[in-house]
Amino acid sequence: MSVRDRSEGSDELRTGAGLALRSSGLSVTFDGIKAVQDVDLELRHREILGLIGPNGAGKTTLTNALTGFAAYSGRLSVDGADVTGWRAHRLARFGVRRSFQAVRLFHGMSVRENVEVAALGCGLSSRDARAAATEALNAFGLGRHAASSADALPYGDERRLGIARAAVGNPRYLILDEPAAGLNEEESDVLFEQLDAVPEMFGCGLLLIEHDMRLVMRLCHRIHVIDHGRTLAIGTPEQVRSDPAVIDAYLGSGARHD
Ligand SMILES: Nc1ncnc2c1ncn2[C@@H]1O[C@H](COP(=O)(O)OP(=O)(O)OP(=O)(O)O)[C@@H](O)[C@H]1O
Repeated sequence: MSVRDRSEGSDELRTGAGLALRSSGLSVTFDGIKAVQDVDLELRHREILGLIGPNGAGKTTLTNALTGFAAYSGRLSVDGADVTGWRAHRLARFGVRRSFQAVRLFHGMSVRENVEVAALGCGLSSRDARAAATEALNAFGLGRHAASSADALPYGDERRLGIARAAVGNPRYLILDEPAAGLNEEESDVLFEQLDAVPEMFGCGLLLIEHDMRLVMRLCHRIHVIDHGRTLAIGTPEQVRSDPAVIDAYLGSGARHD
């Protein structure tokens, strides 16, 4: 599917119109320094939104706030419900899930158990957790490793397991922090296919924080750019990649285009 097809798309994106994870005027301050300032972000139902910007722009801090891992000012809503101030565990049960830059696995457990534990943590019964784990493992090509020890996984599969753990059990919104970090081009292509299928397969919106512009530009319907904690641009991949301010702040230098 071309970028144009995606960005102008269509019935699929209009399905569930109005449903979104939304921040308004969201700010995070560390010791008097504003790491995130007045960000209005909208992650729509079943869209793939890219969140990009230079190192230190505030992407992870914003993600931490959106998922209840960081204190913030401003408002946060999910599908119209005000969830401002909710902590991570409550938001996860409500369907706002995330992965981390550094994969946090339960060592000494199997690949399947790692995903099942995450599903149980989101409130699923053990029977539902098992079924949901199977679905999530298959979605990320890990079904054949289900019984293996998580400690024995190669790096690329370890990263996919981190994503499967975040995606298990009907997320409304899934936020992935640099899922392609450290992957080679071939692994990144496999991940592309798997992430592309996520909104349809899991019925959720996907927020992708990623420095791999090849992946971001191909995968995302829209892109939100931040710099120095503030929104710099929001638009389709075509609009963003030709925006002089974005080129100046990021695409011309720090982004990976390989
Ligand atoms: N716990 C913290 N205490 C103090 N300052 C912090 C803390 N976490 C982040 N910061 C600062 O907030 C700013 C935003 O950092 P953040 O990690 O969110 O950026 P980022 O866009 O995710 O960067 P990267 O692309 O390198 O992951 C940086 O100036 C960083 O030094």
